[in-house]
Amino acid sequence: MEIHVTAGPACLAEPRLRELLNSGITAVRLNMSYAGEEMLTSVVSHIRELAPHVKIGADIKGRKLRIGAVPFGKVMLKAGQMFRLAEETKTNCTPGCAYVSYPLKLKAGAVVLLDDGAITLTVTEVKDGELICRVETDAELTSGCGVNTPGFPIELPPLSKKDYDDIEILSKLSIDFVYLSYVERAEDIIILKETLHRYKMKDIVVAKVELAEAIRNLDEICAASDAICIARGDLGVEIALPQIPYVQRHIVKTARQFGRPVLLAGEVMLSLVNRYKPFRAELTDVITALEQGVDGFILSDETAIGVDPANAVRHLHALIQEFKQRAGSQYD
Ligand SMILES: Nc1ncnc2c1ncn2[C@@H]1O[C@H](COP(=O)(O)OP(=O)(O)O)[C@@H](O)[C@H]1O
Ligand SMILES: C=C(OP(=O)(O)O)C(=O)O
Repeated sequence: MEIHVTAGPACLAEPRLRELLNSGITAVRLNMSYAGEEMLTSVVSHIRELAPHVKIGADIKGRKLRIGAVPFGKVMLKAGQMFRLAEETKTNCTPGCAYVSYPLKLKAGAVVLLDDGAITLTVTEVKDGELICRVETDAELTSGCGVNTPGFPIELPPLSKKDYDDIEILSKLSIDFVYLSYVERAEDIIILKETLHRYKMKDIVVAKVELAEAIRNLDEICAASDAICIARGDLGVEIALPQIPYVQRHIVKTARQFGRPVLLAGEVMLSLVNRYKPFRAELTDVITALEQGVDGFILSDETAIGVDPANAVRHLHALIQEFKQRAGSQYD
């Protein structure tokens, strides 16, 4: 059974890193949106030295959109106020405006979700290439948060300039596999594999399924990739929340039909970001996923920014053990 953990400030320093690496994990996910070359080089060599059995995967952003820096790192938004989204190169950033490094081709009435859907903006007008938006609820906007435009496909190539730069950096390190965010179709995986080949890297790709388009193209994505990640965090912004349990079941079933390992990610034990014992509903969610046939889990914020990363893994590990022990018994 796979347990992947996302590296972040909560687990990179000793003794936390050593403890995490020995807590039963099988792989570490390095999120390229947060890692610079120097930091990556030192983290990879540290992991290799402490735990040669642990695999290392790099998560590249693909079509994921983020807003740029906002003044002082955060801006308080008030329901009803107007806020502008501008294409990066066009305007100077002010408290009432944020950059998106992509021309958002949206019309009045479209909804833009920021920060995994925590912030809802409604486009009221498109003026001089800027989206004039109404803020729907009070919220704090932080620099670099994710941008989703459900229902409006983002016409971007599968790999961004940053991804090509990141792959060049990764080619100098020993990385075991790559997770690709915002996959839409099989061709995205093929393009990434060709690029990894060019850099003489291992061409093992985990496709992150987080777009409605990816669910429509699931068969071809499963055929083209080496493993599937159900990225429920972003998926829950891209499709209606009540669909998530059903879509999860469909992805697990399809991945298994194609003989691909399937990993469940997104709020697996999110309560452990600031608690030491998981919510009871999280226990049931993990067991349900195991019963559906998942091959493993990816912890995100729990290990990247949580209070006790190794504790989160131990809780997950204990559930997996419980599941395995009960297989075939009266209470399985
Ligand atoms: N400071 C950090 N350093 C490294 N990884 C982080 C950091 N903060 C969050 N992460 C991890 O990176 C992933 C993406 O985080 P984030 O960008 O905040 O969410 P999203 O991409 O869904 O908008 C999460 O899995 C999170 O655990
Ligand atoms: C794993 C996910 O993606 P990320 O953590 O990269 O936002 C997710 O959306 O569940």
